[in-house]
Amino acid sequence: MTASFPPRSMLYVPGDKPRAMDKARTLGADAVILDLEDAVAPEHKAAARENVREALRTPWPCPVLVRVNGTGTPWEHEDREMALLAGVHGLVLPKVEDAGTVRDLHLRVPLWAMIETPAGVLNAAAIAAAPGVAGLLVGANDLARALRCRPHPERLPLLHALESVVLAARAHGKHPVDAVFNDVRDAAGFARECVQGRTLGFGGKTVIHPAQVPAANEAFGVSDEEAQAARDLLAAWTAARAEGKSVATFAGALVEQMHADEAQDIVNLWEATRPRA
Ligand SMILES: CC(C)(COP(=O)(O)OP(=O)(O)OC[C@H]1O[C@@H](n2cnc3c(N)ncnc32)[C@H](O)[C@@H]1OP(=O)(O)O)[C@@H](O)C(=O)NCCC(=O)NCCSC(=O)C[C@H](O)C(=O)O
Ligand SMILES: [Mg+2]
Repeated sequence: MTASFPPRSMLYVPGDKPRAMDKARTLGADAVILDLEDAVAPEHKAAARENVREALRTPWPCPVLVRVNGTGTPWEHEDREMALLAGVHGLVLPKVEDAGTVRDLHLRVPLWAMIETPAGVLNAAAIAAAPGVAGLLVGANDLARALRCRPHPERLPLLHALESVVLAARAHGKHPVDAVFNDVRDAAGFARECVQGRTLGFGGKTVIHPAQVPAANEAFGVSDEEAQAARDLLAAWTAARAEGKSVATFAGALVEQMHADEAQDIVNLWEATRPRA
């Protein structure tokens, strides 16, 4: 994963769907997660691993991660060995519940820990602090099942967990990535959940369908207008500082160094994610 910007969209692709893996190369996701875990039935695990090995032989237009089967499953070692030998950009570890699981792996690729159990949520800060962890991914399907909570349009039952993941990741300079949205035909619902996730502080969202990629990139990206407003704020701040002022106003609002830093982050993200000519 390039460190230049957080992944706005991370597309899960089941390892037992070679056609979907081919298509994933063309969809413009910031990252792809080739899945060997819950999207692949037990009887297809070995074939999926070979499909992923084959898919990793050719270059991808974006960082490619592999979600391996978890610790204690029959497939964990062969999955990790294949992925590491194939040269993935990172490993997605499912159902991580404590930092020891991550620390004991001593792997040389970035790890993206899935927080999708109550224990994982309670230990999210220690997991985020573990060396080698690049980000935390929320697994809302597994988490909701474990919590025995009910679906809610604003995800009220999950809000504490979502905010815990953002807090833990941000506290340790890691990327928090929001959960998937299951209804692949509900574009409006997906867009609403993206707005909620960005409002909570997530830097991006895991997605499960091609139609969700552009919407996630837009929701977690920076528009030309937002980038221009940020540049205008930076210009006003530079002028104020040149006059020796410690604070300024822009468009009627207070501007301090932190606001200028935030504006620079916005411009940097716009630069890093705008389509290349
Ligand atoms: C959800 C789906 C099963 C829907 O599949 P389908 O009905 O086939 O979709 P479409 O007919 O609309 O497909 C249109 C074309 O798009 C391709 N496609 C579909 N999904 C993907 C994908 N993820 N990546 C790439 N390409 C995709 C189809 O092949 C069609 O292509 P073509 O025939 O060439 O036109 C399906 O979307 C799917 O399987 N999604 C991924 C599911 C998945 O990965 N699940 C695991 C992650 S979710 C999870 O568990 C997270 C966490 O652990 C938790 O606990 O919450
Ligand atoms: Mg899960």
